[in-house]
Amino acid sequence: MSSSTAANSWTPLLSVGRQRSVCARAKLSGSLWKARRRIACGCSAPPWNSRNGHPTAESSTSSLSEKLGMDKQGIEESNVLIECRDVHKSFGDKRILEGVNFKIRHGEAVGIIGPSGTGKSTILKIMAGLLSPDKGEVLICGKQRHGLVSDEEISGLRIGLVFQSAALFDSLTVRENVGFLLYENSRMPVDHISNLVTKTLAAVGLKGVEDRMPSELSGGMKKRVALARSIIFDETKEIIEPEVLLYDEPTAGLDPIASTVVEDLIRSVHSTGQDSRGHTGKVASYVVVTHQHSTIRRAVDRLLFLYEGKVVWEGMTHEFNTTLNPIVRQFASGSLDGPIRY
Ligand SMILES: Nc1ncnc2c1ncn2[C@@H]1O[C@H](COP(=O)(O)OP(=O)(O)OP(=O)(O)O)[C@@H](O)[C@H]1O
Repeated sequence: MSSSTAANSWTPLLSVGRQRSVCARAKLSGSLWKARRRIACGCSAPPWNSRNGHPTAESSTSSLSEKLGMDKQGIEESNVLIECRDVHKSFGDKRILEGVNFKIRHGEAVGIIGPSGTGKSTILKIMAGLLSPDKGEVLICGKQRHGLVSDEEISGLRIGLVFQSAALFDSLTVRENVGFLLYENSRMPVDHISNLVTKTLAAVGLKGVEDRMPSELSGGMKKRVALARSIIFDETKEIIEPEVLLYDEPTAGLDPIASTVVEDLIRSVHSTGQDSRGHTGKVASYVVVTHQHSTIRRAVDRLLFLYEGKVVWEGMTHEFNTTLNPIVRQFASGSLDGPIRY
């Protein structure tokens, strides 16, 4: 992949301030410079898995608030990090999203599934602020976002997007790819960044690859490098922002064992409530778009099923194989018979 392709498909947190040689080598496009994702938010709440405000027939889990006898509605609302409300999106005369509604709460591990071409990547890009909806709203911690994410937006909630292609800069080494944001943005000394890159790579199971070029890595290694890039952070910052990571098919094209490694990495970064260096509270929630059953089972707790422009089913992961919803049943079984037509 060329660096310009990477620029279009990877959206690191960037500053337009200091530009070092890494940037020059990557020949970054203007759009990349604008693709900063710092969004105002003051949300902070203990992690839990709770349900969307839209009822589903198959919910069996009782929320923490119910167990504690607290005001469920109020607490759930304060936990919402991202909400898509009646989101519509067309490309030309092709209508892709036609009224998508869901909420992502603090602490959730959510999967978005559905047939190919149904708009899963599109909704991720809308959540990340790379695409704007034609109609409807995206609320970040209750505040409506207008248009695309820009450099002017205030720090608060980091929304990271890890694309299915891994989208590394071909002309940069692994070290430069992983440390990219820090080399560009941070006040950390270069050797400090280098050490942090090494530690973060070790956290995703990669050692001794810092000086390799992306072309020298396997597909699974590239995905892990992309994952390392998404979890590295600036140690000099006093406040660690809550972060939502969005993964677009992180296990696509990987063998079953490599998939398991990536699934467990995604889960562990989140479930321990720690980043790669053991600091707490970094990855607040994540959303995974996937077709892989293993990823559904292993990496997420709640599922949203997108079909014909809408969320047609949502439920906990264990309900995926038992639901009577005919669309989900057909999808889960891979049958040619059913409401989904190709
Ligand atoms: N920038 C764009 N311009 C025109 N059409 C687009 C654009 N982005 C996506 N599309 C179209 O929108 C539809 C939905 O694409 P999207 O990638 O969101 O689907 P998906 O559900 O993620 O698919 P898959 O599971 O195959 O990855 C597709 O028909 C795609 O061709």
